[in-house]
Amino acid sequence: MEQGYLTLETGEVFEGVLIGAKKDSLGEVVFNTSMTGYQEIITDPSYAGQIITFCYPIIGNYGINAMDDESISPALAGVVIGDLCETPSHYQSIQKFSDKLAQAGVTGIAGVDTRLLVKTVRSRGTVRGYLSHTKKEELPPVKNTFWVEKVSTKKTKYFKNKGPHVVLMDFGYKKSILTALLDEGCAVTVVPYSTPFEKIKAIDPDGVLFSNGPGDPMELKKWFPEIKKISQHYPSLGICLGHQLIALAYGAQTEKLAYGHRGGNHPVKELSTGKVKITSQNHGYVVVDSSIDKNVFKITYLNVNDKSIEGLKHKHYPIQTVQFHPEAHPGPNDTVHIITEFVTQIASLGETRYAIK
Ligand SMILES: NC(=O)CC[C@H](N)C(=O)O
Repeated sequence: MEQGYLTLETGEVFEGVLIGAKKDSLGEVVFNTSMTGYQEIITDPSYAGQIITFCYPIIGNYGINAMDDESISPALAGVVIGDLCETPSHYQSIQKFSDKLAQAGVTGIAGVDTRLLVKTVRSRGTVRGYLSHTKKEELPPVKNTFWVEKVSTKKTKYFKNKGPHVVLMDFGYKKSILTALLDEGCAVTVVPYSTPFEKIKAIDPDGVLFSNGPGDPMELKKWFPEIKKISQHYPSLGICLGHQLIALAYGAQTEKLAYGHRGGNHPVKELSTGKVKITSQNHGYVVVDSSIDKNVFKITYLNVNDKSIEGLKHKHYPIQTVQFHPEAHPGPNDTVHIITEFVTQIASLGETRYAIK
């Protein structure tokens, strides 16, 4: 076992042993509070460029299975864990967690005091970190990477089905979003993030789903006019990055949270019923409440912990957006009805949607 270090840009150094790919790695250090679901988390494309710290102390105990990857390959910069389990026990396990990291070329560090690291990130805010076999005096600068471009599909993909036809705008979608649509009976066309309105028009879908994805939503500024046009012509659902992009396209602003919301137990209040739902979340940016034009959007969900915006509904167009992940994976299914309702809505809109065009 090789000794390894995580050096933060703020100077703190955390010690452990290197696991996975034995190469140096630079990324934004974030933490996830989920108790299970490490396989879905490391394969969620929204983590591209980030080093995830798992708050839950034991990772790897039920191994890696053949079904739960959320993308073809992990895009994250690294993982930090407390206790690594190298003897997984689960009837569906096909691989060890550390072998999955090695295979995907992802560096990890185990045996770290993750409680102290999370406390440090909570007090410092999200910081850059460097994983290496040596301590670093100074961190190299972060390369400006446009992560959405890296994780989005290059080609359009079509999934045949008998129900309404949904275009999935791929900013780095999680497989579970596609699966949720297919399970609802939808035919799905996955398109690259940069697909303009005219091309969507040629596909002629019944609805459009704007996916989750990595990075700062403002990096997609150039596409805001197209996003707005698409959402004005097709019933739309925005999830996480998709929610932020639709809000931005209509003139709202986003800002970075101190250390984000990442986990499977984030309470949000559904304002129409007063009920609290427990949600799966993974985001570092939020839509700024005061920047939302309340004549245009109704706020539908609020975060119970920090009162940040968790959902919007357009007052004139059939557009709904949520900051959390209704598709779960990992996490609770409390809000999966949002996807069902979107599909029911596009199925029932029928001819009326042509009036929107
Ligand atoms: N899961 C996501 O879509 C994340 C959205 C965005 N990259 C953020 O961190 O806020």
